[in-house]
Amino acid sequence: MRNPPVNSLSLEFLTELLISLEKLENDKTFHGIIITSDCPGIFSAGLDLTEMCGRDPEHYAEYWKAVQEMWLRFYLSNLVVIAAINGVSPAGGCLLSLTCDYRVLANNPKYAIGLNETLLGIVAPFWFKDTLVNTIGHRSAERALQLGLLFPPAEALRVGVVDQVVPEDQVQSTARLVMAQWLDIPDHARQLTKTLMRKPTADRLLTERDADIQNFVRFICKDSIQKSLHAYLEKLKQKKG
Ligand SMILES: CCCCCC/C=C/CC(=O)SCCNC(=O)CCNC(=O)[C@H](O)C(C)(C)COP(=O)(O)OP(=O)(O)OC[C@H]1O[C@@H](n2cnc3c(N)ncnc32)[C@H](O)[C@@H]1OP(=O)(O)O
Repeated sequence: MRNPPVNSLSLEFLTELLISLEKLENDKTFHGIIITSDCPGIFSAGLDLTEMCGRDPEHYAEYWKAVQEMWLRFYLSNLVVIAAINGVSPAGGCLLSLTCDYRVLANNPKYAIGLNETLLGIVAPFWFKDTLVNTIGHRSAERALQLGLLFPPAEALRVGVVDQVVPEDQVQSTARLVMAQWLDIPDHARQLTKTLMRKPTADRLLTERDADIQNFVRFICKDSIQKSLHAYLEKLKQKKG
């Protein structure tokens, strides 16, 4: 991923990601992809806050549809998808990595990962929650979501948000090694098993997609939510000066 400075998931970047995924899926010589970051120290800062602030309802609806599409397409991809997490990965960045089949995280205490939405005064939607529950179990997910926990590497491994923590200079090589193991499995059997495991979760969003968009638009348009997102963005900007 290369969307400096922080790989935020803007509408344009999400669209590019989806086009890239589609191209790779349509090219039958590809069987797996590794998602990693070109922005030093940052895997992805998550959803682009500027897409959710000071825009009109039509824009929010279009943006949320693209976020849903990203989740659905990566979560259900027939390819083996591995996250080589070489930086901090809050909220939407964590969600993207949770859609993958395997997560390798660099062992750097700054590289926290988690769904921290409550810290921004917003609520992770049910499909974010379901993805986390499927990964780490109900009790750990409940605690992580309510407290908006961002796990440093050792904690992320202990709770199961990531599958492996390795020295920073071994993230890519480890991801390639893991990819080789996954590609050794007969593809059709692996793909069908992935679908078996994930389809019920994806189906829930597919059946409630429009309602979920309306819910997001209603929520994000609230004055109180706009104020808290603006304040959060301002705090990020002022951090420097
Ligand atoms: C009913 C439905 C409810 C809705 C549910 C929606 C769920 C939302 C999920 C999300 O993903 S919300 C986004 C959550 N992300 C974060 O909280 C991360 C915020 N960013 C940071 O903590 C830091 O930027 C960083 C990633 C740790 C990097 O720190 P660093 O010091 O390297 O860089 P900064 O100076 O902070 O940032 C540089 C530049 O980027 C802007 N920026 C950072 N994050 C975002 C973002 N997520 N979206 C848009 N822009 C972002 C930041 O403001 C700086 O801008 P400038 O000052 O350079 O203009």
